[in-house]
Amino acid sequence: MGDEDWEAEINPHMSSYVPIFEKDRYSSGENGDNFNRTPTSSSEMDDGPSRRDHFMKSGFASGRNFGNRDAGESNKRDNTSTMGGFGVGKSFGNRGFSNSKFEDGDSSGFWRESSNDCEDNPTRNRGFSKRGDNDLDPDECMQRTGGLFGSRRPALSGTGNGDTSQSRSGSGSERGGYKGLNEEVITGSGKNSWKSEAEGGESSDTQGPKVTYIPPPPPEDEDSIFAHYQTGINFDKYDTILVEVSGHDAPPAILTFEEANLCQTLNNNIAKAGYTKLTPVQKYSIPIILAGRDLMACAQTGSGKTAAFLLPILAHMMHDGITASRFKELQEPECIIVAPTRELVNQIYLEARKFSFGTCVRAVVIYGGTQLGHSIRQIVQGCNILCATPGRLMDIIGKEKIGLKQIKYLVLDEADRMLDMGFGPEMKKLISCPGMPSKEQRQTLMFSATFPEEIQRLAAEFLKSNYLFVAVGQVGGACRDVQQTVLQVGQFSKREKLVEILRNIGDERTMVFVETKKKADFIATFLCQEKISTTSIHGDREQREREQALGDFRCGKCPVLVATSVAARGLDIENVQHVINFDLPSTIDEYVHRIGRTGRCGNTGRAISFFDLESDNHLAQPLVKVLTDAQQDVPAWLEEIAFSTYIPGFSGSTRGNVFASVDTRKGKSSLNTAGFSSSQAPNPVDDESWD
Ligand SMILES: Nc1ncnc2c1ncn2[C@@H]1O[C@H](COP(=O)(O)OP(=O)(O)OP(=O)(O)O)[C@@H](O)[C@H]1O
Repeated sequence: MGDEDWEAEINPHMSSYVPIFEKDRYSSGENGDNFNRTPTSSSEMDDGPSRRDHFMKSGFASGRNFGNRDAGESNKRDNTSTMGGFGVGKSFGNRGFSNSKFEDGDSSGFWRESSNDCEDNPTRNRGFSKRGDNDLDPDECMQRTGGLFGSRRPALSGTGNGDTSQSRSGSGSERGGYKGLNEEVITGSGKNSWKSEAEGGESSDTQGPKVTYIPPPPPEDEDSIFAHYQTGINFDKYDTILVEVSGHDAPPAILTFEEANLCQTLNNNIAKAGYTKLTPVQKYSIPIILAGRDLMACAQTGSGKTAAFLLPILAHMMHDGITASRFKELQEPECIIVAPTRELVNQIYLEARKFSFGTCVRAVVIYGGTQLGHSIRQIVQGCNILCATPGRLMDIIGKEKIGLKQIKYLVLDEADRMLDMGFGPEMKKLISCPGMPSKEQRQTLMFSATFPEEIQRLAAEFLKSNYLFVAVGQVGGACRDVQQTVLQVGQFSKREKLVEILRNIGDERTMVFVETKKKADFIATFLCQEKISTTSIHGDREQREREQALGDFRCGKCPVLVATSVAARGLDIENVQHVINFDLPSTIDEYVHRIGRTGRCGNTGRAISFFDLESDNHLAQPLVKVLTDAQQDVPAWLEEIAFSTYIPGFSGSTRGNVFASVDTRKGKSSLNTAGFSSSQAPNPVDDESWD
């Protein structure tokens, strides 16, 4: 079914839902703030304020820590609890409003090109995607269109107005251009507008709604900070995974946390986090980082990459001392960690906060979709480790709220994503920002579960030439703790099959990945009609809604989360037992990340993928390879398709070389990540939804 068909099918269904949301959303909002008042469920609309209050008080942003919230009402797949826990996408949500407004108001053509809309245009313009309607955040759209329309943006420092929002209100070039990649909505132009927002006041020349969303504060109590889930039965099997380190003079791996010689506070925090044993990527990466070396590390999903970089960085900071303090006008963090999505940087921040508990190191998180003033206020209270999405980071740098001179560590999590066409230009700008220490003077660390060769080559620009490469198991390989099943399901049978599977699954937490934002809304609506408690997350939802959806999923209130690729990478959610690829992604790397939302940290999980003969044949070959490498059953029909759809450069071998593609410095390997080169693959950039 093509995009248009979906649209045709979605709209009539949607229309019956629109009034529920729309009436409330566009009628007078509390405080006149129609745009941030976005009830996400009918029950919320009934008792909106109180429920929102409850929601805000419940420590929503605390990641898995707030898992017990609403436990009593969880696990009921009833329609009322879920009607509208999803689906306020741009078709009838704030963005729909905004988009049309932009189209009317923008004469620059910039917005038309980029917002016309963010779902599909960049992709189609570039002609990469096999499916057009992608989940690109408008934030991201701005970034991506930077590639195409970059010349129309002023330089980074720009006019300084930089308020994200401006770029939405009109042409990026006129209104502060480069800034504003990461905001949801518009405020007025001119420096004063961001100032007033930052100061908590109202912009005098507001041309559109402001982003007023302030995420709930992180938990303060120790139990919540250190809450964790149990490692699974296969945790010890990690020890059997082959690890290869390439590059010169690699320090030896450590086998225990004690060998890392960390300070007592860190050791205490590690113990409180429930870590007793190192994972392979930690065994190798921690000593490398402690030795001051640059690192590119590739290890399977859910195997502890976050702690692998956080712990040694914190150890260094504790040892060397930190400079930033709350008393400084200009905050100069020692470490910047960038990741592609808001939810992921928030998660990394919570980990940083956990491991730095009781130390003088202060971690801060900033990301789009939240009030810029809030980000600034967090920073000025002191910032040693800054976790950020690229757009908001560049905003803040442009506003001179942080200085880069003290940066000693630059971490790119999901590094292949951070360096691809979507974010690569932003990352290049970041490393050439005034004050940013050269690569010789800073330590640069890159982590991901996938590392296509081309991206590795790009990464060299960021890393010292003697960087070390750690490959845990198969580069780009799927986690073996995930039982993978591929079913042949045509487009028109998918919904029926989905319901059948979900009914069998019961209340076990399940992520359902679809390819487009519209479809996410549609499928979530459909599942609710089927009385399956569902919520959704995608780039057209407001940040508040995204966080609520994730919260409802985490705590089990909505055991089904329909998601686009915005949720494919990095998210560490307890008890996700199933991933269903309702639509297969365009690239195999994306597939690996998606199914990695289950089977984490030695736990087992299941992934079921609907393979549509009409649209997924290009994935057959790499899919067979990923299945084979992960010792999964390969359906005969899939193997047949794989052999009949010849992709030049694919070796044909689906077994053998464990490190088929490791360190590109070793020369061209026979296979790259997942079996075909990025140049042959539809570009992952254009199929994902990121911030
Ligand atoms: N040594 C350890 N012992 C116990 N639990 C651990 C250990 N290391 C990490 N974990 C836990 O394992 C889970 C997965 O870790 P993390 O999110 O860092 O994985 P990842 O490798 O970054 O995954 P992805 O590739 O999906 O981003 C987290 O809940 C983390 O707290």
